Amino acid sequence: MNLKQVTIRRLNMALKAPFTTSFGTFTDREFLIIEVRDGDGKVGYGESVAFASPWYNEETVDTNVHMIEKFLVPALQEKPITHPEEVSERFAFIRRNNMAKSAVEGAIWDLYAKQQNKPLAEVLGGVAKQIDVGVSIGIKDSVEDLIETVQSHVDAGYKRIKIKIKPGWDIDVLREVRKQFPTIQMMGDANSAYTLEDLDHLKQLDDLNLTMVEQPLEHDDIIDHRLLQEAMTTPICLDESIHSLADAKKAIALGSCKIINIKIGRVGGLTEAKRIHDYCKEQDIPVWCGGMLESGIGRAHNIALTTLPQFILPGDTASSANYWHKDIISPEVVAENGVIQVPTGAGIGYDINEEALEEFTVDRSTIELD
Ligand SMILES: O=C(O)CCC(=O)C1=CC=C[C@@H](O)[C@@H]1C(=O)O
Ligand SMILES: [Mg+2]
Repeated sequence: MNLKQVTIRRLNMALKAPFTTSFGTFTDREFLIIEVRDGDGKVGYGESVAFASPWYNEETVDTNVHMIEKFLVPALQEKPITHPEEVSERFAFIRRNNMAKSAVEGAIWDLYAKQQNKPLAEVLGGVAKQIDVGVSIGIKDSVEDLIETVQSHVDAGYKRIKIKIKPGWDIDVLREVRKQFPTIQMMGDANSAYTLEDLDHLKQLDDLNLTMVEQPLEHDDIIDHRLLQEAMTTPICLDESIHSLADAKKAIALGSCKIINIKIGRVGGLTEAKRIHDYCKEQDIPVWCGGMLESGIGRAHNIALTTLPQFILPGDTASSANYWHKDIISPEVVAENGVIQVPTGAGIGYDINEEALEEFTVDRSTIELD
């Protein structure tokens, strides 16, 4: 692939609206964009979804910079990369640090697709020409505020509404939303806010006709989720617990979930995400693509992955304008009536808005590969 240079950009983008989960509230997003250049000047782009603090997993923007500079780029320099599928194997000696790995690997996948002059979706084996998407709504200050937000997204045609829940903001709130919107595809995401002691409380979700409840229990649990799934009819979807194909196999074998949320960064990159997808297809487990408040570059990678056939449930990849005053890609991601047309251009299929990328870049470093 004639890789010549890696650039690490640290960006900060203000969110249009605060986003609150059971962990806390975000008003802006700090993240990394990785650029990988080849000898012909082609550039592949990847995005790390790590947050500034280690609340979602053990990684942060700062740990990512350290891992990329000190371990991942040197690993690329050991011997030439001829295909992006080699990258996850090259990084396998490093434990976890999946978001750092994913950002570099994703840039190499994008570059490879551009070298082949094919869409990233095509080189990944994708089949869909358009994808259905939903939207994720953070915890709001009042039920009225939530209902108003749900109404706006339903009016926009999003195919599924994901509502953040936590103790004290769950059953009654979801019951009110269900009363106002009896037919919408609706789910709750708990981000590990509950324990098995809440089992009887959580069983009340079964009356609300949810498509799933996402990650109700501990972030690294598979055993207790099995006990909870046995007690509930609502399908459990695992997010934070699934870091690899091995985790997915354990969760499916134990019956700990009936749905898996695949996030490229959480599992270490597109190659592992494909492996999980393929296994879930064999096991008849529906998957969807979760979001991590990405910029347009991460969003573009999510769109390409979502074209694979087992992505049968709407994911979190809503329009750029749902998050950002201005995105760093052109055109921006637009979901028309909850549907995104998969780009047909080479690689991620979106151009970079260079002016916006510069505007939001707060730091950068470049490493020559030879
Ligand atoms: O990008 C999106 O719109 C999804 C945002 C979202 O729901 C999440 C982002 C990051 C961590 C979590 O709070 C949550 C999730 O678990 O999916
Ligand atoms: Mg989640």
